[in-house]
Amino acid sequence: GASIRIGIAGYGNLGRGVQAAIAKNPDMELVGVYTRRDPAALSLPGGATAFHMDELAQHTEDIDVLVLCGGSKSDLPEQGPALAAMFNTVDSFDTHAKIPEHFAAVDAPATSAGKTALISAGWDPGMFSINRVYGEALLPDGETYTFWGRGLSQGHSDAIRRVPGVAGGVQYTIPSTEAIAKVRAGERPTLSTREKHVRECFVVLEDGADAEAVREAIVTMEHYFDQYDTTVNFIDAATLASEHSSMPHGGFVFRSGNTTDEHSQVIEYSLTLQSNPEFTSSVLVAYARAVHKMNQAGQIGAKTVFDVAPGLLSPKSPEQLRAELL
Ligand SMILES: NC(=O)C1=CN([C@@H]2O[C@H](COP(=O)(O)OP(=O)(O)OC[C@H]3O[C@@H](n4cnc5c(N)ncnc54)[C@H](OP(=O)(O)O)[C@@H]3O)[C@@H](O)[C@H]2O)C=CC1
Ligand SMILES: N[C@@H](C[C@H]1CC(C(=O)O)=NO1)C(=O)O
Repeated sequence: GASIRIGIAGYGNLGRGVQAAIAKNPDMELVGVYTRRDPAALSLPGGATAFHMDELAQHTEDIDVLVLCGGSKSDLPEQGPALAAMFNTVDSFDTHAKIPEHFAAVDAPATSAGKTALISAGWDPGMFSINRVYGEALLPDGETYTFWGRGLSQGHSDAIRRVPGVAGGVQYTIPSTEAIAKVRAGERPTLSTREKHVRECFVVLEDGADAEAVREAIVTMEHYFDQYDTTVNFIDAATLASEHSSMPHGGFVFRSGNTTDEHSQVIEYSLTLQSNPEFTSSVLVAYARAVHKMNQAGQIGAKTVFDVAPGLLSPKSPEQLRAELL
């Protein structure tokens, strides 16, 4: 059938990743990239067209699904509700504590407009969330563990870049290898947030910025850093560009439970990512396919990955799936 027409709202790591992911999905086409900056300032590969974000209102009939690639700290809370009033959307909102709030804020405009708005797709939240639900549902008597990294968290990197006085920066998440070893050994340790990961930031200051004020703003930041032991290293822009431009990540979700007193069972889902943004964008694009189908079926309002039947992610028909993959 006709291609699914995708728009990209926000051109950063995820925006570039969605562009690459569309090229890997023959049933999709890129209509345009929409940015709050000057479109002419964007160098888009592959002949894609850049528009200013304000032009989206004139393109509601040209886009089947708009993928929101803004940052969770400041962009998506505003862009999500505004754009769900005009488009079917997919976002990667990952401020876990605020997901119920974001869901409600997006649900109202999407429902009024008859649109479908999938929030918090990606890998965590996203694929890891699905595996946490599987684990608890399949092994009710057990414990769930999530570990990330060592790798670059885009959400935490976005968050530190929003701190006044910060010109650029990245954040690496480092898991406790001791905690991982215990969980892998089938122990079920009780681990506090602080015992599972530490966070390491590399920050480039704006001229004249107060380093100690920036450090304090980062390490005390609610929902992102306040529950972790966090270090902040100040570097120059050249070092950031040369030593911190690749964005590997990964991790695993672990469910360790008992089906009887005699038998323990273990579920493990793991990711090893050379590029966090490219993988996350591949997930967003697969969910864009599902959102397009869900809207055509009249399933409107806000949704999460828990609401999406797995078959909808596939370009294959239900008949093909039954014949090939069941
Ligand atoms: N659920 C999950 O598993 C995951 C979720 N995420 C989420 O994705 C969000 C976006 O991540 P990421 O793409 O890395 O964020 P970026 O910082 O790369 O981009 C965020 C926004 O900033 C603007 N921007 C990008 N580059 C520049 C620049 N050079 N100068 C000025 N503005 C710029 C863009 O908006 P504009 O073009 O309008 O200027 C862009 O949409 C994260 O905040 C995180 O919350 C990320 C990974 C996994
Ligand atoms: N949403 C995360 C994806 C994973 C990575 C992560 C972390 O390192 O804290 N938490 O969830 C991201 O922005 O990279």
